[in-house]
Amino acid sequence: MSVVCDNKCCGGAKKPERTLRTATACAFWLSIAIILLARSQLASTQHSNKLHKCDNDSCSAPHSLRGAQNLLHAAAHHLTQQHRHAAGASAAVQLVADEAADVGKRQLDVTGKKQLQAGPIAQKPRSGAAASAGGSELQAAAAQQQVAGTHGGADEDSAAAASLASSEQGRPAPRHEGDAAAVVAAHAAIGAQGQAADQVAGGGQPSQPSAPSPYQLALQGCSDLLCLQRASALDRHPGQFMFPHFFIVGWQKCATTSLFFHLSQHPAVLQSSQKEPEFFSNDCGYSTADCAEDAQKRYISKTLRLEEALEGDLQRSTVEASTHYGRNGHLLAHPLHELMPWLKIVISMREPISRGISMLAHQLDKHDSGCLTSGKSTFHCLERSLTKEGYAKPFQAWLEAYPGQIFLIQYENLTSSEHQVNVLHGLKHWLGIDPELPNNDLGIRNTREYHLKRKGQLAEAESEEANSWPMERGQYELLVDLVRPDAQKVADLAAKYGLADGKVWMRNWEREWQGTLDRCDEDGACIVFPS
Ligand SMILES: Nc1ncnc2c1ncn2[C@@H]1O[C@H](COP(=O)(O)OS(=O)(=O)O)[C@@H](OP(=O)(O)O)[C@H]1O
Repeated sequence: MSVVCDNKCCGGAKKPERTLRTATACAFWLSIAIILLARSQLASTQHSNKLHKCDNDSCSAPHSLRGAQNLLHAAAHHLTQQHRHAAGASAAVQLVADEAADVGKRQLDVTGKKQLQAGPIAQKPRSGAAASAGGSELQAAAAQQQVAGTHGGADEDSAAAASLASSEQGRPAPRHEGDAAAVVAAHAAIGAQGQAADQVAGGGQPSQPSAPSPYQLALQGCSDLLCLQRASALDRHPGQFMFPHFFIVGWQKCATTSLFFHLSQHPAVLQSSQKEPEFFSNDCGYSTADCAEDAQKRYISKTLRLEEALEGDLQRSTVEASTHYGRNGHLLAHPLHELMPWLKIVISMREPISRGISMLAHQLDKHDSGCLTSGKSTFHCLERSLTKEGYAKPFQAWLEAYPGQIFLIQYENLTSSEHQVNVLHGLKHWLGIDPELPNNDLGIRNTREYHLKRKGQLAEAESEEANSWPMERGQYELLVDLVRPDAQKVADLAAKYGLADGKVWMRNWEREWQGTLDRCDEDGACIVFPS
Protein backbone atom coordinates (compact mmCIF):
# COMPACT_ATOMS: atom_id res chain seq x y z
CA MET A 1 0.00 0.00 0.00
CA SER A 2 1.34 3.41 -0.90
CA VAL A 3 0.31 6.66 0.68
CA VAL A 4 -0.31 9.44 -1.83
CA CYS A 5 0.82 12.85 -0.69
CA ASP A 6 -1.20 15.62 -2.25
CA ASN A 7 -0.92 19.33 -1.73
CA LYS A 8 -3.06 19.30 1.39
CA CYS A 9 -1.04 16.63 3.05
CA CYS A 10 2.23 18.16 2.05
CA GLY A 11 1.54 21.49 3.62
CA GLY A 12 0.20 23.44 0.67
CA ALA A 13 -2.11 25.51 2.90
CA LYS A 14 -1.10 29.09 3.43
CA LYS A 15 -2.56 30.14 6.79
CA PRO A 16 -1.06 28.67 10.00
CA GLU A 17 -4.45 27.47 11.41
CA ARG A 18 -5.29 25.90 8.15
CA THR A 19 -1.87 24.26 8.02
CA LEU A 20 -2.37 22.86 11.52
CA ARG A 21 -5.86 21.62 10.74
CA THR A 22 -4.86 19.92 7.53
CA ALA A 23 -1.69 18.48 9.04
CA THR A 24 -3.70 17.07 11.92
CA ALA A 25 -6.28 15.54 9.59
CA CYS A 26 -3.57 14.08 7.37
CA ALA A 27 -1.71 12.62 10.32
CA PHE A 28 -4.93 11.08 11.56
CA TRP A 29 -5.73 9.38 8.26
CA LEU A 30 -2.14 8.33 7.80
CA SER A 31 -2.23 6.65 11.19
CA ILE A 32 -5.51 4.92 10.40
CA ALA A 33 -3.92 3.63 7.18
CA ILE A 34 -1.01 2.28 9.20
CA ILE A 35 -3.39 0.56 11.61
CA LEU A 36 -5.27 -1.10 8.77
CA LEU A 37 -1.99 -2.27 7.26
CA ALA A 38 -0.80 -3.61 10.59
CA ARG A 39 -4.06 -5.41 11.26
CA SER A 40 -4.02 -7.07 7.87
CA GLN A 41 -0.43 -8.12 8.52
CA LEU A 42 -1.49 -9.56 11.88
CA ALA A 43 -4.45 -11.43 10.37
CA SER A 44 -2.29 -12.91 7.64
CA THR A 45 0.29 -14.07 10.18
CA GLN A 46 -2.33 -15.72 12.30
CA HIS A 47 -3.77 -17.38 9.23
CA SER A 48 -0.39 -18.63 8.16
CA ASN A 49 0.33 -19.96 11.64
CA LYS A 50 -2.91 -21.91 11.57
CA LEU A 51 -2.04 -23.39 8.18
CA HIS A 52 1.30 -24.56 9.54
CA LYS A 53 -0.23 -25.89 12.79
CA CYS A 54 2.01 -23.52 14.62
CA ASP A 55 0.94 -22.91 18.22
CA ASN A 56 2.36 -20.56 20.82
CA ASP A 57 4.88 -23.08 22.04
CA SER A 58 6.34 -24.05 18.75
CA CYS A 59 6.32 -20.86 16.71
CA SER A 60 9.36 -18.78 16.27
CA ALA A 61 8.94 -15.04 16.69
CA PRO A 62 6.85 -14.10 13.67
CA HIS A 63 8.44 -11.19 11.90
CA SER A 64 5.16 -9.97 10.53
CA LEU A 65 3.76 -9.85 14.06
CA ARG A 66 6.75 -7.84 15.14
CA GLY A 67 6.18 -5.61 12.12
CA ALA A 68 2.52 -5.21 13.02
CA GLN A 69 3.41 -4.28 16.54
CA ASN A 70 5.98 -1.80 15.39
CA LEU A 71 3.52 -0.24 12.99
CA LEU A 72 0.92 0.03 15.69
CA HIS A 73 3.40 1.56 18.07
CA ALA A 74 4.40 3.99 15.37
CA ALA A 75 0.77 4.87 14.76
CA ALA A 76 0.10 5.26 18.46
CA HIS A 77 3.14 7.45 18.83
CA HIS A 78 2.20 9.46 15.78
CA LEU A 79 -1.34 10.04 16.95
CA THR A 80 -0.15 10.86 20.42
CA GLN A 81 2.16 13.49 19.05
CA GLN A 82 -0.19 14.92 16.47
CA HIS A 83 -3.52 14.68 18.20
CA ARG A 84 -2.69 15.13 21.84
CA HIS A 85 -4.67 18.34 21.98
CA ALA A 86 -7.09 17.80 19.14
CA ALA A 87 -10.74 17.19 19.97
CA GLY A 88 -11.81 13.62 19.35
CA ALA A 89 -8.27 12.39 18.90
CA SER A 90 -7.99 10.74 22.29
CA ALA A 91 -10.37 7.99 21.27
CA ALA A 92 -8.23 7.24 18.24
CA VAL A 93 -5.11 7.23 20.38
CA GLN A 94 -6.73 4.84 22.82
CA LEU A 95 -7.84 2.59 20.01
CA VAL A 96 -4.34 2.37 18.61
CA ALA A 97 -2.76 1.99 22.01
CA ASP A 98 -5.08 -0.88 22.95
CA GLU A 99 -4.39 -2.53 19.65
CA ALA A 100 -0.65 -2.17 20.09
CA ALA A 101 -0.80 -3.59 23.60
CA ASP A 102 -2.87 -6.50 22.49
CA VAL A 103 -0.68 -7.34 19.53
CA GLY A 104 2.40 -6.74 21.65
CA LYS A 105 1.19 -9.09 24.33
CA ARG A 106 0.45 -11.86 21.86
CA GLN A 107 3.76 -11.43 20.13
CA LEU A 108 5.74 -11.32 23.35
CA ASP A 109 3.96 -14.40 24.70
CA VAL A 110 5.01 -16.31 21.63
CA THR A 111 8.58 -15.10 21.36
CA GLY A 112 9.13 -15.23 25.09
CA LYS A 113 8.42 -18.92 25.28
CA LYS A 114 10.49 -19.64 22.23
CA GLN A 115 13.51 -17.74 23.43
CA LEU A 116 13.39 -19.30 26.85
CA GLN A 117 13.62 -22.66 25.14
CA ALA A 118 16.33 -21.48 22.84
CA GLY A 119 18.73 -20.46 25.62
CA PRO A 120 20.86 -17.34 25.71
CA ILE A 121 19.19 -14.14 24.75
CA ALA A 122 20.73 -11.53 22.54
CA GLN A 123 22.02 -8.65 24.58
CA LYS A 124 20.03 -5.48 24.35
CA PRO A 125 22.13 -2.70 22.90
CA ARG A 126 22.58 0.14 25.33
CA SER A 127 20.73 3.25 24.44
CA GLY A 128 22.63 6.45 23.83
CA ALA A 129 21.43 7.77 27.16
CA ALA A 130 22.41 4.59 28.95
CA ALA A 131 25.83 4.60 27.35
CA SER A 132 26.47 8.17 28.29
CA ALA A 133 25.25 7.50 31.79
CA GLY A 134 27.72 4.64 32.04
CA GLY A 135 30.53 6.94 31.00
CA SER A 136 29.62 9.60 33.50
CA GLU A 137 29.20 7.00 36.19
CA LEU A 138 32.67 5.67 35.66
CA GLN A 139 34.07 9.14 35.82
CA ALA A 140 32.02 10.00 38.85
CA ALA A 141 32.70 6.72 40.55
CA ALA A 142 36.40 7.47 40.56
CA ALA A 143 35.68 9.66 43.53
CA GLN A 144 33.29 7.30 45.26
CA GLN A 145 36.23 6.22 47.37
CA GLN A 146 35.30 6.42 51.01
CA VAL A 147 31.67 6.09 50.40
CA ALA A 148 32.13 2.66 48.90
CA GLY A 149 31.85 -0.33 51.21
CA THR A 150 31.03 -4.00 51.56
CA HIS A 151 28.74 -6.59 52.76
CA GLY A 152 26.13 -9.30 52.64
CA GLY A 153 22.61 -10.39 53.16
CA ALA A 154 19.70 -10.42 55.47
CA ASP A 155 16.76 -12.61 56.09
CA GLU A 156 14.39 -10.97 58.44
CA ASP A 157 10.79 -10.98 57.36
CA SER A 158 9.25 -7.62 56.71
CA ALA A 159 6.52 -7.70 59.32
CA ALA A 160 8.81 -8.75 62.09
CA ALA A 161 11.40 -6.24 60.98
CA ALA A 162 8.87 -3.46 61.03
CA SER A 163 7.64 -4.35 64.49
CA LEU A 164 11.03 -4.28 66.07
CA ALA A 165 12.52 -1.49 64.03
CA SER A 166 11.73 1.27 66.41
CA SER A 167 13.10 -0.55 69.43
CA GLU A 168 16.37 -1.03 67.63
CA GLN A 169 16.78 2.52 66.47
CA GLY A 170 18.48 3.47 69.68
CA ARG A 171 21.58 1.39 69.08
CA PRO A 172 24.56 3.62 68.43
CA ALA A 173 26.10 3.15 65.03
CA PRO A 174 29.62 1.75 65.17
CA ARG A 175 32.19 4.49 64.78
CA HIS A 176 34.31 4.42 61.74
CA GLU A 177 36.73 6.91 60.47
CA GLY A 178 37.19 7.95 56.93
CA ASP A 179 38.81 10.56 54.86
CA ALA A 180 36.34 13.43 55.09
CA ALA A 181 37.69 15.23 52.03
CA ALA A 182 37.32 12.09 49.96
CA VAL A 183 33.77 11.70 51.14
CA VAL A 184 32.93 15.21 50.07
CA ALA A 185 34.55 14.63 46.69
CA ALA A 186 32.74 11.34 46.35
CA HIS A 187 29.49 12.97 47.24
CA ALA A 188 29.89 15.59 44.56
CA ALA A 189 30.93 12.99 42.05
CA ILE A 190 28.04 10.78 42.88
CA GLY A 191 25.82 13.76 42.24
CA ALA A 192 27.06 13.62 38.68
CA GLN A 193 26.29 9.92 38.67
CA GLY A 194 22.78 10.67 39.80
CA GLN A 195 22.26 13.13 37.00
CA ALA A 196 23.50 10.60 34.53
CA ALA A 197 21.12 8.09 36.02
CA ASP A 198 18.28 10.53 35.58
CA GLN A 199 18.87 10.59 31.87
CA VAL A 200 18.24 6.89 31.84
CA ALA A 201 15.60 6.50 34.47
CA GLY A 202 14.14 9.93 34.42
CA GLY A 203 13.57 9.51 38.13
CA GLY A 204 12.69 12.46 40.23
CA GLN A 205 11.16 14.38 37.33
CA PRO A 206 7.65 13.03 37.19
CA SER A 207 5.76 13.85 34.07
CA GLN A 208 2.12 13.37 33.29
CA PRO A 209 1.92 12.16 29.72
CA SER A 210 -1.52 11.84 28.25
CA ALA A 211 -0.90 8.38 26.84
CA PRO A 212 1.10 5.41 28.07
CA SER A 213 4.60 5.10 26.67
CA PRO A 214 5.40 2.25 24.25
CA TYR A 215 7.44 0.72 27.09
CA GLN A 216 4.44 0.83 29.41
CA LEU A 217 2.17 -0.68 26.80
CA ALA A 218 4.55 -3.52 26.16
CA LEU A 219 4.92 -4.24 29.88
CA GLN A 220 1.19 -4.58 30.35
CA GLY A 221 0.44 -8.23 30.76
CA CYS A 222 4.09 -9.29 30.83
CA SER A 223 4.26 -12.53 32.70
CA ASP A 224 7.68 -13.79 31.72
CA LEU A 225 11.19 -12.44 31.88
CA LEU A 226 11.74 -12.22 28.17
CA CYS A 227 8.70 -10.04 27.87
CA LEU A 228 10.39 -7.58 30.23
CA GLN A 229 13.53 -7.79 28.18
CA ARG A 230 11.85 -7.09 24.87
CA ALA A 231 9.87 -4.24 26.32
CA SER A 232 13.09 -2.64 27.51
CA ALA A 233 13.99 -1.64 23.95
CA LEU A 234 10.95 0.62 23.69
CA ASP A 235 10.69 4.30 24.50
CA ARG A 236 9.81 5.57 27.96
CA HIS A 237 8.39 8.88 29.01
CA PRO A 238 10.69 11.08 31.07
CA GLY A 239 10.36 10.10 34.71
CA GLN A 240 9.64 6.45 34.01
CA PHE A 241 11.95 3.86 35.52
CA MET A 242 12.97 0.62 33.96
CA PHE A 243 11.23 -2.37 35.50
CA PRO A 244 12.80 -3.63 37.71
CA HIS A 245 15.16 -0.74 38.30
CA PHE A 246 17.76 -2.00 40.75
CA PHE A 247 18.86 -4.99 42.82
CA ILE A 248 20.63 -5.03 46.17
CA VAL A 249 22.70 -8.17 45.83
CA GLY A 250 23.98 -8.98 49.31
CA TRP A 251 26.32 -10.27 50.85
CA GLN A 252 24.66 -11.58 53.98
CA LYS A 253 25.15 -9.62 57.19
CA CYS A 254 26.18 -6.39 55.48
CA ALA A 255 23.17 -4.31 56.55
CA THR A 256 21.12 -5.12 53.47
CA THR A 257 17.96 -5.42 55.56
CA SER A 258 18.40 -1.91 56.93
CA LEU A 259 19.17 -0.62 53.45
CA PHE A 260 16.20 -2.33 51.87
CA PHE A 261 13.76 -1.02 54.46
CA HIS A 262 15.25 2.44 54.43
CA LEU A 263 14.81 2.67 50.66
CA SER A 264 11.37 1.09 50.91
CA GLN A 265 10.17 4.10 52.85
CA HIS A 266 11.07 6.35 49.94
CA PRO A 267 7.99 7.52 48.02
CA ALA A 268 9.73 6.89 44.69
CA VAL A 269 10.67 3.30 45.53
CA LEU A 270 8.46 0.28 45.03
CA GLN A 271 9.96 -2.48 47.11
CA SER A 272 9.44 -6.15 46.28
CA SER A 273 6.69 -7.72 48.34
CA GLN A 274 9.28 -9.86 50.06
CA LYS A 275 12.82 -9.12 51.08
CA GLU A 276 15.18 -11.75 49.76
CA PRO A 277 12.93 -13.42 47.22
CA GLU A 278 16.06 -15.26 46.02
CA PHE A 279 14.24 -15.86 42.76
CA PHE A 280 17.25 -16.31 40.49
CA SER A 281 18.89 -18.68 42.95
CA ASN A 282 15.98 -20.72 44.31
CA ASP A 283 13.65 -20.70 41.31
CA CYS A 284 16.14 -20.61 38.45
CA GLY A 285 19.26 -22.27 39.85
CA TYR A 286 21.20 -19.20 38.61
CA SER A 287 20.29 -20.01 35.02
CA THR A 288 17.92 -17.34 33.81
CA ALA A 289 16.71 -19.66 31.05
CA ASP A 290 15.61 -22.27 33.57
CA CYS A 291 13.00 -20.45 35.62
CA ALA A 292 9.63 -22.18 35.48
CA GLU A 293 6.91 -20.19 33.74
CA ASP A 294 4.60 -20.04 36.74
CA ALA A 295 7.52 -18.92 38.93
CA GLN A 296 8.35 -16.15 36.46
CA LYS A 297 4.78 -15.00 36.48
CA ARG A 298 4.66 -14.95 40.27
CA TYR A 299 7.96 -13.14 40.49
CA ILE A 300 6.96 -10.41 38.06
CA SER A 301 3.45 -9.90 39.32
CA LYS A 302 3.49 -10.74 43.04
CA THR A 303 7.10 -10.17 44.04
CA LEU A 304 8.11 -7.25 41.83
CA ARG A 305 4.52 -5.93 41.68
CA LEU A 306 4.33 -5.07 38.00
CA GLU A 307 0.68 -4.07 38.09
CA GLU A 308 1.33 -1.56 40.86
CA ALA A 309 4.37 -0.23 39.05
CA LEU A 310 2.24 0.33 35.93
CA GLU A 311 -0.60 1.85 37.90
CA GLY A 312 1.93 4.34 39.20
CA ASP A 313 3.02 5.12 35.63
CA LEU A 314 6.46 3.57 36.30
CA GLN A 315 7.33 6.61 38.38
CA ARG A 316 8.60 4.39 41.20
CA SER A 317 11.87 2.54 41.18
CA THR A 318 11.35 -1.18 41.74
CA VAL A 319 13.87 -2.95 43.94
CA GLU A 320 14.50 -6.43 45.20
CA ALA A 321 17.25 -7.52 47.58
CA SER A 322 18.52 -11.09 47.65
CA THR A 323 21.57 -12.12 49.59
CA HIS A 324 22.43 -15.23 47.57
CA TYR A 325 23.06 -13.13 44.50
CA GLY A 326 26.13 -11.32 45.77
CA ARG A 327 28.16 -14.27 46.84
CA ASN A 328 27.19 -16.19 43.71
CA GLY A 329 28.02 -13.42 41.31
CA HIS A 330 30.27 -15.77 39.32
CA LEU A 331 27.15 -17.83 38.57
CA LEU A 332 24.55 -15.12 38.19
CA ALA A 333 26.01 -11.81 37.06
CA HIS A 334 26.57 -12.61 33.38
CA PRO A 335 23.31 -14.48 32.73
CA LEU A 336 21.43 -11.79 34.58
CA HIS A 337 23.08 -9.14 32.45
CA GLU A 338 22.02 -10.94 29.28
CA LEU A 339 18.48 -10.86 30.54
CA MET A 340 18.37 -7.45 32.24
CA PRO A 341 21.25 -5.34 31.01
CA TRP A 342 19.66 -2.15 32.33
CA LEU A 343 19.74 -3.12 36.01
CA LYS A 344 21.55 -1.05 38.59
CA ILE A 345 23.35 -3.13 41.17
CA VAL A 346 23.98 -2.14 44.77
CA ILE A 347 26.65 -4.10 46.63
CA SER A 348 27.63 -3.74 50.28
CA MET A 349 30.69 -5.42 51.79
CA ARG A 350 31.77 -5.66 55.41
CA GLU A 351 35.11 -6.40 57.00
CA PRO A 352 35.23 -10.17 56.46
CA ILE A 353 35.97 -11.40 60.00
CA SER A 354 33.12 -9.33 61.43
CA ARG A 355 30.84 -10.56 58.73
CA GLY A 356 31.91 -14.13 59.44
CA ILE A 357 31.09 -13.76 63.14
CA SER A 358 27.74 -12.16 62.39
CA MET A 359 26.94 -15.03 60.06
CA LEU A 360 27.85 -17.70 62.63
CA ALA A 361 25.74 -15.95 65.26
CA HIS A 362 22.89 -15.67 62.80
CA GLN A 363 22.92 -19.41 62.10
CA LEU A 364 23.03 -20.16 65.80
CA ASP A 365 20.40 -17.67 66.95
CA LYS A 366 17.98 -17.88 64.10
CA HIS A 367 18.26 -21.45 62.93
CA ASP A 368 19.93 -23.27 65.85
CA SER A 369 22.38 -24.56 63.28
CA GLY A 370 25.87 -23.96 61.97
CA CYS A 371 29.35 -24.56 63.20
CA LEU A 372 28.91 -23.03 66.66
CA THR A 373 26.26 -25.59 67.62
CA SER A 374 28.87 -28.33 67.35
CA GLY A 375 30.79 -26.94 70.33
CA LYS A 376 33.71 -25.80 68.19
CA SER A 377 35.43 -22.53 69.01
CA THR A 378 34.67 -19.27 67.23
CA PHE A 379 38.17 -19.31 65.78
CA HIS A 380 37.79 -22.82 64.40
CA CYS A 381 34.42 -22.02 62.83
CA LEU A 382 35.66 -18.77 61.35
CA GLU A 383 38.79 -20.31 59.93
CA ARG A 384 36.65 -22.85 58.17
CA SER A 385 34.13 -20.42 56.73
CA LEU A 386 36.65 -17.75 55.75
CA THR A 387 38.75 -20.30 53.88
CA LYS A 388 35.77 -21.18 51.74
CA GLU A 389 34.35 -17.73 51.16
CA GLY A 390 35.75 -14.61 49.63
CA TYR A 391 34.39 -11.49 48.05
CA ALA A 392 36.77 -11.05 45.13
CA LYS A 393 35.68 -13.76 42.71
CA PRO A 394 31.92 -13.04 42.73
CA PHE A 395 32.58 -9.30 42.96
CA GLN A 396 34.73 -9.43 39.85
CA ALA A 397 31.93 -11.15 37.97
CA TRP A 398 29.49 -8.38 38.95
CA LEU A 399 31.97 -5.76 37.85
CA GLU A 400 32.58 -7.42 34.52
CA ALA A 401 28.90 -7.97 33.82
CA TYR A 402 27.69 -4.53 34.95
CA PRO A 403 30.57 -2.11 34.61
CA GLY A 404 29.40 1.42 35.27
CA GLN A 405 26.14 0.23 36.82
CA ILE A 406 27.33 -0.70 40.30
CA PHE A 407 27.12 1.31 43.49
CA LEU A 408 29.61 -0.10 45.96
CA ILE A 409 29.16 0.46 49.67
CA GLN A 410 31.66 -0.24 52.39
CA TYR A 411 29.56 -1.34 55.35
CA GLU A 412 31.84 0.45 57.78
CA ASN A 413 30.98 3.74 56.07
CA LEU A 414 27.30 2.95 55.70
CA THR A 415 26.98 2.27 59.41
CA SER A 416 29.22 5.08 60.61
CA SER A 417 27.64 8.16 62.11
CA GLU A 418 30.12 10.26 60.17
CA HIS A 419 29.55 8.89 56.68
CA GLN A 420 26.09 7.39 56.70
CA VAL A 421 24.36 10.52 55.41
CA ASN A 422 26.78 10.85 52.50
CA VAL A 423 26.50 7.20 51.54
CA LEU A 424 22.70 7.23 51.58
CA HIS A 425 22.50 10.58 49.85
CA GLY A 426 24.92 9.45 47.15
CA LEU A 427 23.10 6.18 46.62
CA LYS A 428 19.70 7.80 46.20
CA HIS A 429 21.07 10.44 43.88
CA TRP A 430 22.67 7.73 41.80
CA LEU A 431 19.38 5.86 41.66
CA GLY A 432 17.69 9.00 40.37
CA ILE A 433 15.38 9.48 43.36
CA ASP A 434 15.16 12.42 45.75
CA PRO A 435 18.22 11.99 47.98
CA GLU A 436 16.65 13.81 50.91
CA LEU A 437 13.77 11.36 51.30
CA PRO A 438 12.65 9.72 53.48
CA ASN A 439 15.64 11.01 55.51
CA ASN A 440 19.27 10.02 55.64
CA ASP A 441 19.16 7.90 58.76
CA LEU A 442 19.61 4.23 57.88
CA GLY A 443 18.05 2.73 60.98
CA ILE A 444 19.22 -0.61 62.23
CA ARG A 445 17.65 -3.99 61.66
CA ASN A 446 18.46 -7.61 61.98
CA THR A 447 20.83 -7.31 64.92
CA ARG A 448 21.94 -10.18 67.10
CA GLU A 449 20.04 -8.58 69.95
CA TYR A 450 16.87 -8.73 67.88
CA HIS A 451 17.21 -12.42 67.15
CA LEU A 452 18.05 -13.34 70.73
CA LYS A 453 15.01 -11.42 71.95
CA ARG A 454 12.86 -13.21 69.45
CA LYS A 455 14.05 -16.50 70.89
CA GLY A 456 13.18 -15.29 74.37
CA GLN A 457 16.83 -15.00 75.45
CA LEU A 458 16.29 -11.54 76.86
CA ALA A 459 19.09 -11.50 79.41
CA GLU A 460 21.64 -12.71 76.87
CA ALA A 461 20.38 -10.22 74.30
CA GLU A 462 21.09 -7.34 76.64
CA SER A 463 24.35 -8.63 78.03
CA GLU A 464 27.75 -7.19 77.16
CA GLU A 465 28.84 -10.59 75.91
CA ALA A 466 26.14 -10.86 73.25
CA ASN A 467 28.40 -9.34 70.68
CA SER A 468 31.88 -9.89 72.06
CA TRP A 469 33.83 -12.87 70.86
CA PRO A 470 36.92 -14.06 72.76
CA MET A 471 39.92 -15.24 70.78
CA GLU A 472 43.68 -15.53 71.20
CA ARG A 473 45.91 -12.96 69.55
CA GLY A 474 47.65 -15.59 67.42
CA GLN A 475 44.32 -16.91 66.24
CA TYR A 476 43.06 -13.48 65.25
CA GLU A 477 46.31 -12.75 63.44
CA LEU A 478 45.89 -15.98 61.51
CA LEU A 479 42.41 -14.97 60.48
CA VAL A 480 43.63 -11.58 59.32
CA ASP A 481 46.32 -13.27 57.23
CA LEU A 482 43.63 -15.47 55.79
CA VAL A 483 41.34 -12.65 54.66
CA ARG A 484 43.85 -9.96 53.75
CA PRO A 485 44.69 -11.20 50.21
CA ASP A 486 41.03 -11.36 49.23
CA ALA A 487 40.41 -7.95 50.82
CA GLN A 488 43.31 -6.54 48.82
CA LYS A 489 41.87 -7.98 45.61
CA VAL A 490 38.54 -6.34 46.38
CA ALA A 491 40.26 -3.02 47.01
CA ASP A 492 42.19 -3.34 43.75
CA LEU A 493 39.07 -4.22 41.79
CA ALA A 494 37.12 -1.37 43.33
CA ALA A 495 39.94 1.00 42.37
CA LYS A 496 40.27 -0.46 38.88
CA TYR A 497 36.58 0.06 38.18
CA GLY A 498 36.66 3.52 39.68
CA LEU A 499 34.34 2.65 42.56
CA ALA A 500 36.62 3.35 45.49
CA ASP A 501 40.08 4.41 46.45
CA GLY A 502 41.72 1.04 47.05
CA LYS A 503 44.06 2.40 49.72
CA VAL A 504 41.26 3.96 51.70
CA TRP A 505 39.24 0.79 51.38
CA MET A 506 42.06 -1.29 52.84
CA ARG A 507 42.78 1.29 55.49
CA ASN A 508 39.22 1.00 56.79
CA TRP A 509 39.49 -2.74 57.19
CA GLU A 510 43.06 -2.67 58.49
CA ARG A 511 41.79 -0.28 61.16
CA GLU A 512 39.24 -2.88 62.28
CA TRP A 513 41.92 -5.53 62.53
CA GLN A 514 44.37 -3.31 64.33
CA GLY A 515 41.62 -2.15 66.69
CA THR A 516 41.00 -5.72 67.81
CA LEU A 517 44.71 -6.46 68.24
CA ASP A 518 45.14 -3.28 70.30
CA ARG A 519 42.49 -4.53 72.70
CA CYS A 520 44.29 -7.83 73.41
CA ASP A 521 45.71 -8.07 76.93
CA GLU A 522 49.28 -8.93 77.87
CA ASP A 523 48.49 -12.63 77.92
CA GLY A 524 47.29 -12.46 74.33
CA ALA A 525 43.59 -12.73 75.17
CA CYS A 526 41.53 -10.64 72.77
CA ILE A 527 37.88 -9.87 72.35
CA VAL A 528 36.50 -9.29 68.89
CA PHE A 529 33.65 -6.80 68.60
CA PRO A 530 32.38 -7.12 65.05
CA SER A 531 32.33 -3.86 63.10
N1 LIG B 1 22.57 1.03 60.84
C1 LIG B 1 23.33 0.02 61.23
N2 LIG B 1 24.41 0.23 62.00
C2 LIG B 1 25.19 -0.79 62.41
N3 LIG B 1 24.98 -2.07 62.08
C3 LIG B 1 23.91 -2.34 61.32
C4 LIG B 1 23.04 -1.33 60.86
N4 LIG B 1 22.07 -1.93 60.14
C5 LIG B 1 22.34 -3.24 60.15
N5 LIG B 1 23.43 -3.49 60.84
C6 LIG B 1 24.05 -4.80 61.10
O1 LIG B 1 24.03 -5.56 59.91
C7 LIG B 1 23.88 -6.95 60.23
C8 LIG B 1 22.67 -7.49 59.55
O2 LIG B 1 22.93 -7.47 58.19
P1 LIG B 1 21.87 -7.96 57.16
O3 LIG B 1 20.58 -7.29 57.38
O4 LIG B 1 22.45 -7.80 55.81
O5 LIG B 1 21.76 -9.48 57.54
S1 LIG B 1 21.04 -10.65 56.72
O6 LIG B 1 22.04 -11.24 55.86
O7 LIG B 1 19.95 -10.10 55.98
O8 LIG B 1 20.57 -11.62 57.73
C9 LIG B 1 23.75 -7.01 61.73
O9 LIG B 1 25.04 -7.22 62.23
P2 LIG B 1 25.32 -8.06 63.58
O10 LIG B 1 24.53 -7.37 64.65
O11 LIG B 1 26.80 -7.98 63.76
O12 LIG B 1 24.84 -9.44 63.33
C10 LIG B 1 23.24 -5.64 62.07
O13 LIG B 1 23.51 -5.27 63.39
